[in-house]
Parts: sequence; C-alpha cells; structure tokens
Amino acid sequence: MSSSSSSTKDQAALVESSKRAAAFQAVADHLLPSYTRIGVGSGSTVVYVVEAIAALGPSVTDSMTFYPTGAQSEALIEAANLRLQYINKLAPADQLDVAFDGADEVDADLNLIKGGGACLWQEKVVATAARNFVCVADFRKLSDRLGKAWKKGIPIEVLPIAAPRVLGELRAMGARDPQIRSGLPGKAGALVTDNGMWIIDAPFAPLRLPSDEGEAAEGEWTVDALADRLIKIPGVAEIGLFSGKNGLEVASGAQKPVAAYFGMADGTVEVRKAAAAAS
Ligand SMILES: O=C(CO)[C@H](O)[C@H](O)COP(=O)(O)O
Repeated sequence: MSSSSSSTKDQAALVESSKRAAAFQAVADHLLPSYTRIGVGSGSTVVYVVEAIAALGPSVTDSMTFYPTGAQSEALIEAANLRLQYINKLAPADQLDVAFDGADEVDADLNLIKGGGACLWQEKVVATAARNFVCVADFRKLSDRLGKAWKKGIPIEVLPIAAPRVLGELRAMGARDPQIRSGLPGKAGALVTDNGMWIIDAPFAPLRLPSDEGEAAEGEWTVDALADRLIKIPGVAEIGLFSGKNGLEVASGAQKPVAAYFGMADGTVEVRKAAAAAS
C-alpha cells in the first residue's frame, strides 16, 4: 500500500473515531433517563448517536420513542430495536425532549449548514419540534463563518418545476454557480429527496455574523438576512441554513442547537454551548 493511501485511510479512521466520541459524549450529556420523546437526525455521524443510545440498554430506552428525519434514520431506529414514531403523530402542543443531528458546518454563533445528505426539510421540522436540539459533528465542521469550510453551497430543497427560476434568483442574489444536485452515481438526473423535491446547492461568500467588524463587502450576506431572503423565493420548500434563535432564547421553534459537540483530531471532544438571550 502506498504511503498516501495509508494516510488517507488513517485520516478517514480519525474522522470516524472523532464522530463517535462526539456522539457518545452528546448522548451522555443530553439524553436524560426521564426523557420519552427523542428526535434522530440523518447522516453518518447520527449512526454513532444511535449506537450510543442503544448502548444504554432497554432499561433506559424502553420508555422512549424515537422520531426520524427521513428514510435513513427510520432504518437506524428500527435496526437498533428502538420504538419508532413519526413526527406527524406528535400533538402540536407537545415537544420532543431532545433531538440529535449532524451538520455540514457550524459557525461561531451555532448557525448551521445542513442538507449534505438531502434530509434538511424533515431535519428542520424535527429540530424545531425539540426543546433541546443538540448538534454532533467532527472537527472538519468547526468554522467561524458558514461557507468557509463547506464549499459545496447551501442546500435548498425546491419544487422541481420551480428549479430553473430559483436558480435564476440565486444567481441574481450573488450565488456562485448554484447547481441542481445530481443523483449520480446511483440515479441518472436530479437527486430526488424523501419528499419528492430536488436540492439546489448554492455557494455564497462566507456569511457574516452580527459581531463581525467592518462593512460588508459587495455580495456578502449575514446569515439571518440570507436565510430570510432564501425562504421567500417562490418554489423554495426549505433551506439548509439553521439560524435565528437557539433553544435557550425561545421555548419552541429554535433552529439553532443548544450545544454543538465536535470530535477533535486529538481524541478530545470540544463543546460549543449556546448563549442565553441578553435580558
Ligand atoms: O444535514 C445532514 C443531512 O441532510 C447531515 O446531518 C449532514 O450532512 C452531516 O452529515 P454527516 O454526519 O454524514 O457528516
């Protein structure tokens, strides 16, 4: 084996072990035995979240019901012999106690880019139904501004018939070469989401935060302004920016996590916690 392929393997193993470490710590810190309703997100990191939950054993998990964010997490819940229920069965007045999910990038204010796995719409429904949304990731996702680490663009779920007009709008807003996500290698043509929609990936210049100093340059958006504008484009079903309030600032409907756990390359887990609203 060449030294470059063995170092690629070493890096992949490091990433996997860091995801697993973050998942086990997040579950230890945020899955209280008294909880009964748990959201389970999508992606490769969530596999370790479900492993950590299942490792608690039936004496803890038998009183819990698990709500998926799509076909992948539904299968994970079932394979772990955990009780499955769908979010449309949760009474509107009720909340999930906690939801765990991954992210593609996390900025200094805990805004997220999500949707690399094309599950962003159901992920946002489940995250905002939770009193405590907890993000689990590895060191590659840590960032100070969204768009610096995740270069593929903001995933946007769109009605297929509206996709050309949405692409035009995005270009006019400064997106750099937005593209309809391909289903290749598994499927020719556009990728179709669990909701029968398409995904457009729209790269923007790294997104500013309110605390950023200096004037915004031409084409630079703040996270909140861009989220507000994107969701209003006709034909856009949901966007992969999770922004606005966190669960310490509002009692329900928060898109931002209360905490983000990052498995680091040195084996430690770094935790970024949300700040409560200034009174
Ligand atoms: O948003 C997501 C899927 O829509 C995932 O949470 C995100 O893509 C991170 O995935 P992974 O844990 O595989 O890196």
